Amino acid sequence: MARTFPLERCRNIGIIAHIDAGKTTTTERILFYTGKTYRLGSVDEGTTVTDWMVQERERGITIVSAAVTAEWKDYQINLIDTPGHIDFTAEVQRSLRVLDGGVVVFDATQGVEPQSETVWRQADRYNVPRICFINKMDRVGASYEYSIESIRTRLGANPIPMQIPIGAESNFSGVVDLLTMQAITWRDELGREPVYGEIPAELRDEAEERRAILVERIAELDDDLTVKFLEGEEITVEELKAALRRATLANKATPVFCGSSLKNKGVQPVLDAIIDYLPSPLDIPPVRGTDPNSGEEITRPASDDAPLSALVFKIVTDPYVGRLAYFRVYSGKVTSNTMVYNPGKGRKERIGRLLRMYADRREDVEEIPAGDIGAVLGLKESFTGDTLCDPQAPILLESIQFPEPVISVAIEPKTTADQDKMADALRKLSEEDPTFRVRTDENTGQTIISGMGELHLDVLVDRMLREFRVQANVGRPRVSYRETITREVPKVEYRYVKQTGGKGMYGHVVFSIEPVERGNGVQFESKVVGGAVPQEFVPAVQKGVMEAAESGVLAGYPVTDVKVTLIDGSYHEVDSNEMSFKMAAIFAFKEGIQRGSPVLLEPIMKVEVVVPEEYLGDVLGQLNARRGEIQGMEVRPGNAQAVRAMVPLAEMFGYATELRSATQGRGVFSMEFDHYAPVSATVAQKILNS
Ligand SMILES: Nc1nc2c(ncn2[C@@H]2O[C@H](COP(=O)(O)OP(=O)(O)OP(=O)(O)O)[C@@H](O)[C@H]2O)c(=O)[nH]1
Repeated sequence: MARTFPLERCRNIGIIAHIDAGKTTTTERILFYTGKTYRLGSVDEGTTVTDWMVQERERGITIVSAAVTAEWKDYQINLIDTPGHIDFTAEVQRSLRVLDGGVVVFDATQGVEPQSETVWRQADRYNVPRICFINKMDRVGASYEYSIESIRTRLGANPIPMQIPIGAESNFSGVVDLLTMQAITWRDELGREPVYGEIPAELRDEAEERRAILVERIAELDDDLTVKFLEGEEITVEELKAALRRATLANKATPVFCGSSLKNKGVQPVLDAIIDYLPSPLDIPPVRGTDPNSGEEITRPASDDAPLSALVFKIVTDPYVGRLAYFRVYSGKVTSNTMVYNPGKGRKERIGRLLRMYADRREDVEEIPAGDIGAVLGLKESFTGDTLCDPQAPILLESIQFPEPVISVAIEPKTTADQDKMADALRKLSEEDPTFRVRTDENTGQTIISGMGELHLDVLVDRMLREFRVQANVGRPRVSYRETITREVPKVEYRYVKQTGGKGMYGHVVFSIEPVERGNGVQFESKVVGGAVPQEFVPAVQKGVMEAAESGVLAGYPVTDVKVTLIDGSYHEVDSNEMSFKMAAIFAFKEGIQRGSPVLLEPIMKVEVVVPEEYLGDVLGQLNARRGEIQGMEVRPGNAQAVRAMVPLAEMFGYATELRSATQGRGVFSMEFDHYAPVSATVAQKILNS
C-alpha cells in the first residue's frame, strides 16, 4: 500500500502550554479548520473532542495526550496532545519524546508562566524545534510585546515576531503578516476563511519598521543571507522562509505568532507555520538504539524500506475495545496481522487491529508507515517506553525517563466485593501511567498509591470509580519520602545458608555500596571475576537488591541514589540456586544501608506565587514559615510580584487556603517537583515519630 503523504509532508506536532493558556481551545480550532470535526467544541461547555474523558470535561483540563491526525494543505499533521498541568508530567515527557516539533501557546496577559518554563526546558533537552503562539490577544491586559520579551528573558530563547496584532483587547481583529506584508482578517464569526488584504494605514509605518528588523534578524541567522543583506540585495520571501526554517530546526530561533483562539482569529497562520517551520520526520536525526544481542549502537533511517523500529508512548485502557497502545514508527512500518518483537521484554507480539485516530472517528488501517503515529489493539506485554521492532533485525530504542512519584495516599476498598476489582483497576491504571505506583505497606498491609501530586491522585481515584466502578476510601495525602546513605560502605557481605533435611540453600555475596548523585535511583553492577558468583545467579542478586531497595531501614521508604557493586561471593555445587542468592542480596543490602549512615530525603518543590504588591510581605512570611528558600522576585504586569521559592512538599499542604485568605483570593501559585534533599535531624525525628 502506498503511503498517502510523502514523509516530507508529515508533521508530528505537540501543542504545549501552561494550564489555561488555551491549548485545548487552540487544538479544537485546528481540528475544525482542518475539516475533521463537524462542529466547534467549547472547553467551557465541556464538549471538546480531544478532552474525551469525563473527568477532563468536568475539570476542564487536558489529562491524556491523544494523538489525532489532521490534514492541512496536502500535509498530514499528527497532533499529539500534551497536558499543561505539571502533575501530569509523565504525559509531557512521553509526548516530547515522540513529537518532532512543538507549538507553544502562551496567554498574552501572562507571558511565560512557570510551567511553560518547565516544559520549554524539557523541550530543549529533547531538541524539539518550536514556534510560539501568543493566544488570548482579545483579553484585557493582553500584551504581545510583554509576552515576547518574557520569552526572551525567562526562556533565554530567540523569539522572532512574524506578525503584529491589528487592534488590541476587545478590538483585536486580525494580524499583519510581516513576511508578506499583508493584513489577515477573518470573514465570519467562526473564522473559517482568512482574508488577505492591505495593511491598515495607521499600522503601515510600524509594519515597515518591524519588517526591516525581521529581515535583518533572519539574515543574521544565515551566512548567505548575511552577505546579501550587507550588500543591500533584495531577499525574497522564499529565501527568508527557508533560512528561518533552518534556524528553527536547529533551535536557533523561534518564530512567534499571535491571535485569539476563542475568537477564532489567528489559527490558520499557525497551521501554515507548522508546515513552513517545523520538522518532518526526515529533518530529525535517524533514531538511535542498541542491538540487544551485541550491545552495539545502531541507527535506523526514517524510511519505509528499513527494518521496523517503533516506540510505544502511551497505553489507554478503553472499557469497550480493550488496551490501546499508541506508538510512533521511526523506521519501516507496522502492518496488521504480523508479528513484531519487543526486545526489552524478550517477547514477540502479534499486531492485531491497527487504528488511526481522527478528531471524530477511528479508522482501521492496514499499516502505519515510517514517521507516522498509530494505535494498536491487543498487545499483551508492551507498555509505555517499550520498543517494537522487526524480529529479524532487532533494535532497542532508549526508553522514556519518568520522574519518581512524590506524594502518596492509603486507599482501601469500601466493601470486600470491591477488593479484587480494586486490585485489577489499580493494575490497569498503573500500566497506563508510569508515574502512578501501587504498593502494599509492609507494616500495615495497606495499599498505598503514589503519584506526582494531589490532583494526579484525585483523577486516578475518580477514574477507578467511574471506569472500573470501584468504591474506595482514600486517606490523607502524605509525602513520599526516600531513604539514602551518606557514606560509602566498601565491604558488606551475607552468607545465606539453610540446611533443611534434603537439598539445602547456599548463597554468598559481597557488596560495596556507595551514595550516588540525586536522581540516579538504585544502580547495580557486577564486578565478580573467576565465577565466584556464577553468571547465572547474578540476575537473582540484582533482583534481590531491587526488591530490598523498595523499603529502607529507617521508616520503610524506598531507597534511592545508591550504587551496589557485587565484588565477590561464593557458591555451593549442589545447594546454590537463584533463591538463595536473592536472599543473600536482600540481607547484605539491608545491612549495607544500615551501615552507610542512612538519611531521609524529602521532595522539594519549586513554587511560584504571584500576588499584588501589597501582599508581598505576608507571602514572604508564609513561605519562610514553611521552610521555604526564596530564590528570586520579579515584577509582573498590573502591579504584581512573582516570588520564586523552593519549599518542602511536606509544608505545602493547605497552602492554597492560606494564600487565598492572606491575599483575599488575589494570589495564585503553582508548584512542581524539583528535587529530593536530605531532611534535618529534627524534622526527620518528627517524620519518624509520626
Ligand atoms: N479571552 C480568551 N479566552 C480564551 C482564549 N483561548 C482560550 N480561552 C479560555 O481560556 C480557558 C482555558 O482554555 P483551554 O483551551 O482549556 O486551555 P488549556 O491550556 O487547554 O488548559 P488545560 O487543558 O487545562 O491545560 C477557557 O475558559 C477558554 O475559553 C482566547 O483566545 N481568548
